[in-house]
Amino acid sequence: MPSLGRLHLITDTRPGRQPLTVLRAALPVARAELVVQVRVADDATDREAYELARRVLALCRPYGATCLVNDRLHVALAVGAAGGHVGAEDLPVRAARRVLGSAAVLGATAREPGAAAAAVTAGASYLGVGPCHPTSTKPGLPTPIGAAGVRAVAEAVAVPVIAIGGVTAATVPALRAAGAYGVAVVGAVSGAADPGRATAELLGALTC
Ligand SMILES: Cc1ncc(COP(=O)(O)OP(=O)(O)O)c(N)n1
Ligand SMILES: Cc1nc(C(=O)O)sc1CCOP(=O)(O)O
Ligand SMILES: [Mg+2]
Repeated sequence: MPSLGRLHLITDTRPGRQPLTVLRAALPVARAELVVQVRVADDATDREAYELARRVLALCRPYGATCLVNDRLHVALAVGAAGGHVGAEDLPVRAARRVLGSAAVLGATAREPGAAAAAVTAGASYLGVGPCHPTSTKPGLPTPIGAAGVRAVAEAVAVPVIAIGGVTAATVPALRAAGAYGVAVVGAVSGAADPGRATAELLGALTC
């Protein structure tokens, strides 16, 4: 399996956002270092998720970027994505692994070391760990765990830890120092005036 990209861009499908325009700006900058996670609203139809994932995958392919699908593993399989991401309200990690197969990339959300170790034992190939910082992108999240929370998880597992939640280029160095392999963002790229430049800034922070 090729090594996992360090910058995970999660599609921003909130009203008024343009996920494909943002992706077209980010891809030439981050290329194979980019992992694009197709994430749609809970009330989006499977058909909508499928159409977005199909288009994202087509954009990713020429750059060697990785496409994952959040929650809806049947959509991941249907479009031929590299894998998926699951959390506490989705299929259990072991079941998700069974669905996707042994070669797929499978991410799992983990907020503390015990759950992280269990997710890895069940078949997760990376962990999404957060929320690191306050964020308005997703409501209802628990209190941010900060870089210290990321460190606690990173010390407990041997798979890549992807820090998520309110991550910006300015906060990347502390997260990397805490053991994060990479970061996942929505707003830092989607909300930027220049998404290509924001991508370059995040990548610069991740690779220095
Ligand atoms: C990289 C990454 N980390 C965490 C999440 C959150 O997943 P989940 O807890 O299942 O919440 P939803 O995204 O499904 O609302 C993620 N998607 N990606
Ligand atoms: C989808 C998601 N899951 C999170 C978690 O902590 O589980 S935080 C989050 C939203 C991340 O968006 P932004 O980069 O704009 O803060
Ligand atoms: Mg989920």
